[in-house]
Amino acid sequence: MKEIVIATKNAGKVREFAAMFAKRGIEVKSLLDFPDVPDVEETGSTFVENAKLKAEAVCQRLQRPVIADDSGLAVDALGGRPGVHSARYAGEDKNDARNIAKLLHELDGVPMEKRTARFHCALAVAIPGQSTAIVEGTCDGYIAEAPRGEGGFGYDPVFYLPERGKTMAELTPEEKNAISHRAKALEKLNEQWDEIMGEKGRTE
Ligand SMILES: O=c1[nH]c(=O)c2ncn([C@@H]3O[C@H](COP(=O)(O)OP(=O)(O)OP(=O)(O)O)[C@@H](O)[C@H]3O)c2[nH]1
Ligand SMILES: [Mg+2]
Repeated sequence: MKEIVIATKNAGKVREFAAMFAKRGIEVKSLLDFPDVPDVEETGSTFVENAKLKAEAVCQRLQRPVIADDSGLAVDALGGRPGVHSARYAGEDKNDARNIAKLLHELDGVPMEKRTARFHCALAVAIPGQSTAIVEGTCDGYIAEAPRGEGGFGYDPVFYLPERGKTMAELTPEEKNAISHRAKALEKLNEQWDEIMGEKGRTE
């Protein structure tokens, strides 16, 4: 396989997938390269359901192998919110800075030891004529009291990794791509690659 489509318009995800697939010599295309593909409504109640919805709709449309990523942040003190609503937490128009401001406001006064959180990533792999495969990854951390760092995207500036003494946004792209929820899901996909991709993995 020389090329794979990631069913996303999120440029941050595209960057990370491109870096991670480059190691396999596979070029990443995204929905930014296929502007005619309509948006898929994320009506599922779990990351897995939404990843499947996105992968299957885009695979159906393009008739080629497609990976979709549904991901987000679950904060324990907020009963798992923002969860599947992470992208649009502060409103329909998707704004990382406003999402972070809302999250910090909701956690106002919550002490550090109770600010535990976890990033989730579900990847769905849809291939024409096959059943959809799912892999998942998570990454544990804490929600910092103020944003720090310029890297990554989304909530990375407030996702604090105690073992590194840094937020996810203070890591280099290589460091993030070695430990993130997305990296862990991709590691699992890598382990199952031949089984999931079958002939497609070897010949296309
Ligand atoms: O700090 C972060 N570091 C990450 O590594 C990360 N991964 C996901 N997220 C958050 O979760 C939403 C996903 O929602 P989501 O899976 O629906 O994606 P999206 O709507 O942005 O794009 P698409 O793939 O659906 O087109 C994103 O927008 C972010 O807010 C992250 N935040
Ligand atoms: Mg989305």
